[in-house]
Amino acid sequence: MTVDAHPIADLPNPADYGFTVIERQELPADLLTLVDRVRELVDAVAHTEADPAELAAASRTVSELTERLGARRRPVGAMTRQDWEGGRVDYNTLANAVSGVTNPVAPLRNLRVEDGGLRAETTLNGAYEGPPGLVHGGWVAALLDQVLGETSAVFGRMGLTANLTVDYRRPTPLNTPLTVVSRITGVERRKVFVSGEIRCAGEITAEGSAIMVRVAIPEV
Ligand SMILES: CCCCCCCC/C=C\CCCCCCCC(=O)SCCNC(=O)CCNC(=O)[C@H](O)C(C)(C)COP(=O)(O)OP(=O)(O)OC[C@H]1O[C@@H](n2cnc3c(N)ncnc32)[C@H](O)[C@@H]1OP(=O)(O)O
Repeated sequence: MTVDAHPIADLPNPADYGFTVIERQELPADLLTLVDRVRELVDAVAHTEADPAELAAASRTVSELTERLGARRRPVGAMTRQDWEGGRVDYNTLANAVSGVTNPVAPLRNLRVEDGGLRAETTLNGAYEGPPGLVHGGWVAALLDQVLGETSAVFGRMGLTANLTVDYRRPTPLNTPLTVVSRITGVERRKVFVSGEIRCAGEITAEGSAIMVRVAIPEV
């Protein structure tokens, strides 16, 4: 179900509202590689059994890196435009915790339009652990929240999550390919109703539905 496609011309440019907007192609490939390496680092740290001397050396190296990289920071709220199949466009924060391209924590990388909704594949490493070997329920909800929110933004209008309901049907395993899909199911005034699910090996592990409330963006 599509609410109203919005071509580029209709969509406010966050730059007009004082936000930094970075074109995707302006992001150095080395930054995207670093993001992947740091995601692996977080998992490695969470599970390391290295001896104390090695841990102390790693701490010094990481502190030094943090200082070097932090010396030049983008402002909080920096965004990038996302171009979707069919000419749809939206904006996402670069550091979005679930799908930001420069956030090492963000596990959703490859959202795309498919079957009238959005779809993505992801594998969550040990940094997302809740029960032994399983994805933390909060991260399951976060994946759904983001995909449902993006679906509302891409097929309708950008909105904020007013309500999110998650049914955990089966344990969602770590280190195993997952698929996340979502679609719009209805629109009522400012409310966009969206639903979706996470699948593992074809089986639904979690279902989510949300009400995204469209927010008015003032004219500048
Ligand atoms: C300058 C250009 C900028 C462009 C920038 C683009 C960036 C794009 C980025 C990314 C793409 C999207 C990705 C997002 C994915 C992640 C989503 C999140 O994490 S969002 C963060 C968490 N959510 C909040 O922080 C909301 C906090 N809540 C609020 O701010 C308000 O409560 C809000 C806006 C949701 C509603 O407040 P009201 O005052 O505007 O409107 P009222 O009148 O209360 O509600 C409107 C309708 O919604 C229903 N409603 C409201 N809350 C409800 C609820 N909890 N359950 C059910 N219905 C609810 C009401 O009953 C009403 O319905 P009736 O039209 O009368 O039928």
